Amino acid sequence: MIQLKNVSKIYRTKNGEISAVNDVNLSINKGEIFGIIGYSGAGKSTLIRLLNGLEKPTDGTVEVNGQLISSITGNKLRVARQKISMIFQHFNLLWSRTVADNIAFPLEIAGIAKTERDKKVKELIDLVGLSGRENAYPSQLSGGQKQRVGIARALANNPEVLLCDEATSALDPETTDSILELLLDINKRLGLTIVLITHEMHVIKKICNRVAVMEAGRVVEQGEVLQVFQNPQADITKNFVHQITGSKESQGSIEQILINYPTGRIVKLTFVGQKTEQPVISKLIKQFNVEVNIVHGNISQTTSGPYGTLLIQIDGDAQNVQNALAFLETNEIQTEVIEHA
Ligand SMILES: Nc1ncnc2c1ncn2[C@@H]1O[C@H](COP(=O)(O)OP(=O)(O)OP(=O)(O)O)[C@@H](O)[C@H]1O
Repeated sequence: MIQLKNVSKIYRTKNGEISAVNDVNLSINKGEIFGIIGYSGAGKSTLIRLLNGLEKPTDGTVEVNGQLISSITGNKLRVARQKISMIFQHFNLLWSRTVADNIAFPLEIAGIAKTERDKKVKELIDLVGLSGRENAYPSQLSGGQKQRVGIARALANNPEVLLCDEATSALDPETTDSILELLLDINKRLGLTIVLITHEMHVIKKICNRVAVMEAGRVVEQGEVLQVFQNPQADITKNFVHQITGSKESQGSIEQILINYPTGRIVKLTFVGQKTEQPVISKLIKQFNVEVNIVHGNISQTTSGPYGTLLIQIDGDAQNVQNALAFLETNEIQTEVIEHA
């Protein structure tokens, strides 16, 4: 559905050249939810603007929905862009128009007749859960409701692709989750391809199938969300994964345990999918006659299944501890023995 080939974008400013996007290659499938994560300045916004033709690449090609967005201009680009919608961090609603009139706006521009427009607006209001608020003005809505209007408006022209630019960054955690669930629901019901940019791993974890990690204009890592969680390669990806697992916060507890319990081994177990449901710890204690202290534990749900980490201390006879570690390895649970720093 979306192909980026060797895409670079250089901004030429008074103070010199800024390489915002550097040799990016991405392939996004029809119907998937693809996340692009990076810190501020990584080049995410530039990348998303390249996807809807608001920016042209300095090098490379951008293809969306069968159209070479990076080359087409004028009316051809305008028509192509009707199938590529966008929602924004600050909603970008028209403050003097009601909810219904905001949603009707793109339909008016597309020249849709009033009766058909009203029917479509009603459908969209139902879809995003805003029935009863048709005549409210944006200033009378909560942040989550405003984003629901943004989503309904973005869906008015039956797009093939929805681009989400930090769409939940201005919302509290609960509202964020309700908007993410709405996006997931829309993706399933309409088969819409969704590309979102964010600096929060929670957003990626909650709804994305695949993720690309951006740093200084480059994609430094990409893959299935669960795989990236289980085995992050780049340092920046490890930092993002820590946002979810909280394992950074547990560093103090590890140090403390290493001091308090100088014997045995501290082990970090990473479970993915079905493996999170196995009674591994009880097997460990029963079969190997070792003591197990739980230092820190965490399980997260992703669209592809659960993902969890557990930090434990295994103590006992040296051979038994060794056998227990070997057992964990054969269980296909990722095992990392944590040594003294
Ligand atoms: N129109 C522009 N002209 C000049 N430089 C720009 C322009 N837009 C972005 N940049 C620069 O390109 C780099 C990437 O910016 P971009 O906004 O794409 O990153 P980002 O990851 O979206 O960060 P943020 O979340 O802060 O917007 C930054 O150094 C930024 O200053």
